[in-house]
Amino acid sequence: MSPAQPLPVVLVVDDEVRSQDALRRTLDEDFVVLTASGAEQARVHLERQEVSVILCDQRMPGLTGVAFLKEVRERWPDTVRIVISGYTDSEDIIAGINDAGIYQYILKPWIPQHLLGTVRNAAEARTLQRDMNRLDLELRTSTPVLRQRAERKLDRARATFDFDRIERLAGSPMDAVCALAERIARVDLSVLVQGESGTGKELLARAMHYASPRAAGAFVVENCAALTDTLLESELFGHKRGAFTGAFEDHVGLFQRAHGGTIFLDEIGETSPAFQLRLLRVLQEGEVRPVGATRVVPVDVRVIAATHRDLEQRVRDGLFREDLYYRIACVTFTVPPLRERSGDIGPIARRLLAEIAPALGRGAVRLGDDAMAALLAYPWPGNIRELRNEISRAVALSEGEEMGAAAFSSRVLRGQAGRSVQTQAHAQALPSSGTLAERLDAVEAMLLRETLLRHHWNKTRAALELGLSRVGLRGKMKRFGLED
Ligand SMILES: Nc1ncnc2c1ncn2[C@@H]1O[C@H](COP(=O)(O)OP(=O)(O)OP(=O)(O)O)[C@@H](O)[C@H]1O
Repeated sequence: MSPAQPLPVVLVVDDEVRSQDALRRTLDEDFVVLTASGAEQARVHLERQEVSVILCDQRMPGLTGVAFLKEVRERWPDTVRIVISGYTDSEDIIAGINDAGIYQYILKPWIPQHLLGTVRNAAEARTLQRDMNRLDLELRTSTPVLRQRAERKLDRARATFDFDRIERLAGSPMDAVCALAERIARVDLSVLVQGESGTGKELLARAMHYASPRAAGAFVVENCAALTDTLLESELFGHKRGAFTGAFEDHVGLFQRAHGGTIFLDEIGETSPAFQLRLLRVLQEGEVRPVGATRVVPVDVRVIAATHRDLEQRVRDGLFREDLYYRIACVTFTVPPLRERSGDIGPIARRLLAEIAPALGRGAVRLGDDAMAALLAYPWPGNIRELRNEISRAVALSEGEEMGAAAFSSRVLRGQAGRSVQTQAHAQALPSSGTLAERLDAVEAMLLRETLLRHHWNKTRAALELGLSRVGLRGKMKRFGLED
């Protein structure tokens, strides 16, 4: 398996704690997020560590975002600069955009998926730029042998996301999926990846791209559920200046950017029938027409689509076009949920620890036996994304080289207790003494506890199954001491 890469660091500069929190929540999973409430605090962070991307609010007391980013450009030129602003600030920003060398500006209110995509692209751009600068230097000063070495390094930079990045136990259900995906990667067919949220569909798609003959081309990602039809079309197919209000410049769509490479269309099952028809035409004709353009542009792109839905069922329900389904689903993979491949939990958790601990300034951290047991006992409804969040939280809260179960959230620990309590609950015989009312109470308490455990203490779902209102269920939980 390839060595773990530390997560890139993103610095959020905003004087409003609520905005800081919202940005942190959006970015937490892919980055180490630092926050600062103003320029002074931000400088301290920038002096102490390497920051990949800085996201700065335009309106801050004392200094505008653009003015501060100008300073960042001079002192920390490697950090990619993004400014976030309200619509009314656009003119100031445009005036200062060149001075501050701003990578992109994001208008409020921002859409989480969109913002995450922009920051991911910014971080990737920085890594590539650094690789390119280094390689460029080597190429310019090199002999043929050195040049070959540099080219090999470039290949390695592109292959960061190979199949080894997908941690799994040899022989696990995910291992079988990866083996097949690696073979199919080399054949230029469209692929549909199905699976619950957070199971690693995007990671699999990336690995397929880098294992394909298209590896030298771009891998671009769009989350189809995050945008309205109009925005989605403009993002994917591009637009001409003046095509609609706010289209101040020509915009190259993601299909064009992915020319020669792969486009990953996440949450394809959420698209509208009108959009599905437009996408079908693009795929059939191999060309896009940017919104407002008269000419079409030929594109050569492999599509890998993903969904958490049963897309065939959606076709049967008339919610997804059958012709589009067959276009995008030449090959279909289903990524199993983590609870169906508990053998993978250990390798994945160790990989995540190796990535997250150094990014948070910690040395090597290993999982204690009780911590491992807790991870194995929990059913992970949010899959690997939830596991990543749990490990980040535990690293931040714990100390020392060995992480114990106590570092985990009560939800995970309850999941662990859940199994043992559940077994006890099943092993428990019906009460053999007491009045009828007391015995009925004991049975009721057992049933409640067992149902809550099965639903991971989700009261809404447990109440639904038991035919109770949520308030009614809470009342009973209180009565039987089942309060969480
Ligand atoms: N096998 C694995 N080994 C290590 N990390 C993994 C693995 N699978 C997934 N991850 C990590 O888990 C997180 C979620 O993965 P990913 O975004 O690929 O899931 P997804 O199924 O595409 O989610 P969604 O449907 O919600 O977009 C990412 O941070 C990813 O790097």
